[in-house]
Amino acid sequence: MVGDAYLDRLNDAQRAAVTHGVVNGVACPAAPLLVIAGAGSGKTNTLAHRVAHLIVSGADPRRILLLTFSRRASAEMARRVERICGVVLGDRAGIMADALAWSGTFHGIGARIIRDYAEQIGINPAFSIHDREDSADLLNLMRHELGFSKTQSRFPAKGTCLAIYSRVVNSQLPLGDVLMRHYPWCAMWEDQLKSLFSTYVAAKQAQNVLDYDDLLLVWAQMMAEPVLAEEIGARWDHVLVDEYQDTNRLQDSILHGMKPDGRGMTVVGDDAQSIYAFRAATVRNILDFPSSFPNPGTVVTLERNYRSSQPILAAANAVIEQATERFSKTLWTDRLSDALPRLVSVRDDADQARYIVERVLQNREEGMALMQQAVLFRASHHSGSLEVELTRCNIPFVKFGGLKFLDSAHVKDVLAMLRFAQNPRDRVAGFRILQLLPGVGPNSARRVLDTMQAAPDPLMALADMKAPPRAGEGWSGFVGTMQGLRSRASGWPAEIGLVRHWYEPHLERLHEDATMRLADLVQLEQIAGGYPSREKFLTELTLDPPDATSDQAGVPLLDEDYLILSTIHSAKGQEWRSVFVLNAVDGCIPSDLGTGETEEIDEERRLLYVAMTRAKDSLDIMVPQRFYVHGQHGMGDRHVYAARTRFIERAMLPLFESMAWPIVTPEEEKRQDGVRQVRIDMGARLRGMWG
Ligand SMILES: Nc1ncnc2c1ncn2[C@@H]1O[C@H](COP(=O)(O)OP(=O)(O)OP(=O)(O)O)[C@@H](O)[C@H]1O
Repeated sequence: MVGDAYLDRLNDAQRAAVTHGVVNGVACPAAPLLVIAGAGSGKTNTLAHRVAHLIVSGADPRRILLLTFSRRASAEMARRVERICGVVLGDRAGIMADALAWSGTFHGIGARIIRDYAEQIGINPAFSIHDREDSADLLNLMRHELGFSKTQSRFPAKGTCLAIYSRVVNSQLPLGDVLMRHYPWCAMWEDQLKSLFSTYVAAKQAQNVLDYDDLLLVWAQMMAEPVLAEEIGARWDHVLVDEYQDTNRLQDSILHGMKPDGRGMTVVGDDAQSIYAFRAATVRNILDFPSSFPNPGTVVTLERNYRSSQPILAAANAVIEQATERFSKTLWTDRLSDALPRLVSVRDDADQARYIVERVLQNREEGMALMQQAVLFRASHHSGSLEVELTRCNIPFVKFGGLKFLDSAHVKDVLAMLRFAQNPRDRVAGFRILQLLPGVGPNSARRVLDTMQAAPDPLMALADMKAPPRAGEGWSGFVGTMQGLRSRASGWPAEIGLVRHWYEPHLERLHEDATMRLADLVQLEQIAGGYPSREKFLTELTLDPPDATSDQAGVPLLDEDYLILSTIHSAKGQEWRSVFVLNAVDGCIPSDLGTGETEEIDEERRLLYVAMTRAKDSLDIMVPQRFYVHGQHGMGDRHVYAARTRFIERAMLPLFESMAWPIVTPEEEKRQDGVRQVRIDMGARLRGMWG
């Protein structure tokens, strides 16, 4: 057709997906279409072309519903659609793209629909929407009101209650099932949780608020009503869904409710990249899509990868091939290269960080900007050592997914305690610490600090001081710890353990995700061990903090160059020339949490796959021989000897260049041998001192 030259830029499979349902240049709502788009196969590009092509072929943009995973993705899609339409429509493209008014996330669109139909469904259209934090606070209030916070054994914290509630809503499973499968340690509270949730729902209704999950739940409930479902479904001729592999049951029921026969529906996704099960997403949605309508859907598979070099792709393919259930597709590329992905064995976390710094700088020397390189990890706290090493070497970085390690509140708290012990006149540190204590507010804190300030020996004054009026039992623990730090009896780095011990109950009280944060503190202790003294540790970190304006830590100015640090989850949809994957060992990938059922293991495998497929030219998978774990199951903190992740099996090793780092030169080896040959009978020497 004249004017659709943009189609020439697509490969055959992409073009088939883009033109599906367009007959003789006219767009019609056609049979449901599933586009299985492998990593780097141009999924975003294809979806944007499809929307543009539908518009150019006469579809009314106001009657297109485009559902994306994030607001950013939706804006990006609109921009691309306008650009592609521009080729054909010229100036009119802007008007058409603007008319694409129903483009957004499921939650965003849900809110609009609910407002439109509010009166009909007995909701006050002036409802307000609670974000996760508001919801957790409200749940907490209900939890207190019902007296659950005072129970003998610990009732789940507000964050856990919200997670359970959300999982029940999104997975559409009974509470008992969700508890048994995902929160077995809360199963004993089933009855109380049920009444908590029903009180919570009543409170939301009384206050005229909807929470995040309600936006989907109410929409889904509306779609269960055939008359409403038909009316709402009829508002759109085309419904397109991106990242379909990360949708949950509720979202799926909304789609099926609106388009029971699937006509006009397009979903795009990659089952191999489904990594959001913890938010109740289910890979079954995509696996079952073609057979979920009265007439089977059309499936188009995009298998040509434009991103990664052939050796990187071969390794990633090998990893995903072991998945138990998936649409069969094998990605290919014509981007030939001799560089195999590296499997780098290092001694520990510290060497892992040093290796990455060395390699990142080397890449930069060779012309690869920092921004074209990324370090990916399973959990936010895995990058602790690396962040310190990067800071030491003046390499700017931006971290996505989780706060920067040294900027997070709990790490700051522990550092503030150490600093306060180090310099009891440091009011900033003191103010922060004192207010952590229950019953100590800004006024009492100020009085304590004033008294300390006036005394010749402030810590002594603290020990002698009467506890502030409302300070509870936390006071004596605090004073005791400060005295312990003052006496320096335990020595460095044990002192930081002392602080952690004191801080742990506060951490649990203050933060719902205490376990994750505790892991950060253990990490901090590890880092501290690398410094000879408390003073040195604090000075180095203070003089050269990772980010001077930590509170506003955001993306630096665009003209600055910086390295990307990201959790694998936050790396979704992105690509870099060089990618490093941290801690590719059992216990990290798969994480401890994920070592259970096959489904969970498969999800962890897909995470590694997502990480690997972000790389264009260079991929380094790091395998530390030992790493530090925070004690679970009463085993205490310990170094564990790590095994290479089970997802890279022995048979796959030829796909990698295996190397050990640091590379020991023959001279060094000789020197080390020399050191090893010195033999001292220390026992005899010590005995000899007295005999
Ligand atoms: N037909 C094409 N010709 C050349 N390059 C293409 C084509 N289609 C896509 N690309 C390029 O391939 C790369 C990957 O595209 P895109 O980011 O859309 O992939 P994706 O399928 O969304 O990836 P993932 O699912 O792994 O995040 C981009 O750099 C894009 O410009």
